[in-house]
Amino acid sequence: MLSIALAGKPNAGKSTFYTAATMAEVDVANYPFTTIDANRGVSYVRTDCPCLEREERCTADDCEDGKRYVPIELLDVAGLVPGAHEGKGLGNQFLDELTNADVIVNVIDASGGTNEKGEPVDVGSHDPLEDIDFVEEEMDLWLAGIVEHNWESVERKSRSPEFDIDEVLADMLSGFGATPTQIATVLRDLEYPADPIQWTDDHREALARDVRQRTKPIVVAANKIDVAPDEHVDRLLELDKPVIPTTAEGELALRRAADADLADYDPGDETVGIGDGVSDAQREALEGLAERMAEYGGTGVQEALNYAVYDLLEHITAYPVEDASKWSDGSGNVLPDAFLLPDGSTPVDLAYAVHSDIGDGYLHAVDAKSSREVSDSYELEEGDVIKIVSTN
Ligand SMILES: Nc1nc2c(ncn2[C@@H]2O[C@H](COP(=O)(O)OP(=O)(O)OP(=O)(O)O)[C@@H](O)[C@H]2O)c(=O)[nH]1
Repeated sequence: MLSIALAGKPNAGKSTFYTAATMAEVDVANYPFTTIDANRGVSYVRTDCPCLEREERCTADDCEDGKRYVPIELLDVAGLVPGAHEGKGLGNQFLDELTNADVIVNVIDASGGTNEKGEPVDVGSHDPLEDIDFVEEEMDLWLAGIVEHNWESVERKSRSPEFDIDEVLADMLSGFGATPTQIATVLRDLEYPADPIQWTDDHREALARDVRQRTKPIVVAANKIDVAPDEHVDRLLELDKPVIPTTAEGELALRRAADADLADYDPGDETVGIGDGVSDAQREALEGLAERMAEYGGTGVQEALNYAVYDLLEHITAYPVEDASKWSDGSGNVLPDAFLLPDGSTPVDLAYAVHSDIGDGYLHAVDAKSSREVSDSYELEEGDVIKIVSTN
């Protein structure tokens, strides 16, 4: 399963974001380091279900009237403070946890109501722009430290006649979630001496930065937009980086209201329907939220997760079926499964995602929408419904 980590300063709203996105209870409090252990939960990205193209909606558990929720793993990593790579705050433990993620949502307090260490200050008094780069810098410096720490061993290995720098570096960085192909691409674009003994700190830092950028793309969730001064949000949105305005607290309130049948809301909706049974105070709170949502097109929580998976990681959703005309599995369940695959994946990749036996026995595939056989090199598109014919 794809893994998204929530990173950022203490008190930016990561736990609230996590609780809302997974609807699991964790400690939420307004003091630094509420989150002590990495929390791991299941959340979802939202997409249009192919059943919208048919007369009847499907009955898959993860489909809500054509709104399809595809599972991903969400990690709530405890707050990072500047200097974490040197062990400040809760330090390296959390940087370690970030390595398990495919993509990172950097939650910042766009209201400027927490200082650089995550301590509460007057709203607007801290510049949230300062909180954006430091997560990247902390990761880069931390990884550069690991590279440096291991360099002696790289130098030692370089004395062997079979020494291959790509291989040795790929091995060293695999713990960071970097694949050999990614390392090879990074090395191709970097200028560096062939002999590891001639590498300088600058070379190692450049390697760390490029590997981090390639393996841990980041989207910023500019959180607390419900209280953030417009001027802060506008400046954040002008940056040349992906920034999504969010209100994690708003999302949590909406999900709880929907759970209690007080509101009509599905994650990622741009509007909320307010139920009859609400109190005046609840109505006022929900109406206030609805106003913010109208301004930003929703609470942004679902949008941030979607951006991470569909835009940064460039994945698509494909739906394997056994019956190409009914779009169902062998038991008649319509569109029972959805798989997230990297853009450019083929039907064979989908077969392997379903099961390695199905992949091994792959014969051909049929596009269930057109009922035509597709070639083995066909690149799957978002929402494709595919029947795989396999010997297994
Ligand atoms: N106004 C507003 N407050 C929020 C929002 N999201 C979170 N908060 C508040 O911000 C404070 C900190 O939230 P947490 O979710 O505990 O922050 P955290 O980043 O997980 O903090 P650590 O666990 O210390 O790393 C709490 O008082 C939340 O209620 C939001 O969208 N708007």
